[in-house]
Amino acid sequence: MSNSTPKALDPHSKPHISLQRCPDLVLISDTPKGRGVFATSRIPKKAVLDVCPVLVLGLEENARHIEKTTLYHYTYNWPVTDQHNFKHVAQALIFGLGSMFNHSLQDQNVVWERDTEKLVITYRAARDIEPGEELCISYGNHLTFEDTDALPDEVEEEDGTDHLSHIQID
Ligand SMILES: C[S@@+](CC[C@H](N)C(=O)[O-])C[C@H]1O[C@@H](n2cnc3c(N)ncnc32)[C@H](O)[C@@H]1O
Repeated sequence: MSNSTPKALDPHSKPHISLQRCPDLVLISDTPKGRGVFATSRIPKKAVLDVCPVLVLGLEENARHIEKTTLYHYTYNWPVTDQHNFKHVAQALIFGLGSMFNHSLQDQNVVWERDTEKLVITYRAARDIEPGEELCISYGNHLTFEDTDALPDEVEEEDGTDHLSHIQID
């Protein structure tokens, strides 16, 4: 075994993104929505829940490959500008808890903010969250699954044209 110390650098000497995850969260596997994130203690409004790195997918890569896989259900809108200055909506994979927040329109208690330069999304409590509550974002109105939280008058008539290849979190 070598006695030399592993190479280290002063992390503050480099441009960096501070990471933060609220410790009062658990992942529960067997909910009607699959896995979901729940609070174990009271979480105050505006508290940071997670800072999640993002992987932006190429437009063609997404259409040719990702949309045909399970990852289709884990991609989110991400605005990009191409070399001609045209704006597009690409898809992005979100690492960390960002991909585990389920959807609820009426019980949304999580808000998020994109940083398109640093490629992270920060999730915060939209209001005070009580122990035992599920943490939910809104995916928008065009869902690719049956919403277990939907009130009867929220169920939309499906004619197939509303299906999007991504989760809409705008
Ligand atoms: C980004 S994943 C969220 C984590 C997911 N529950 C899991 O177990 O990996 C999105 C998927 O969660 C499920 N989901 C999220 N919100 C839901 C809801 N309100 N009703 C039913 N299923 C939901 C759907 O299967 C959807 O495709």
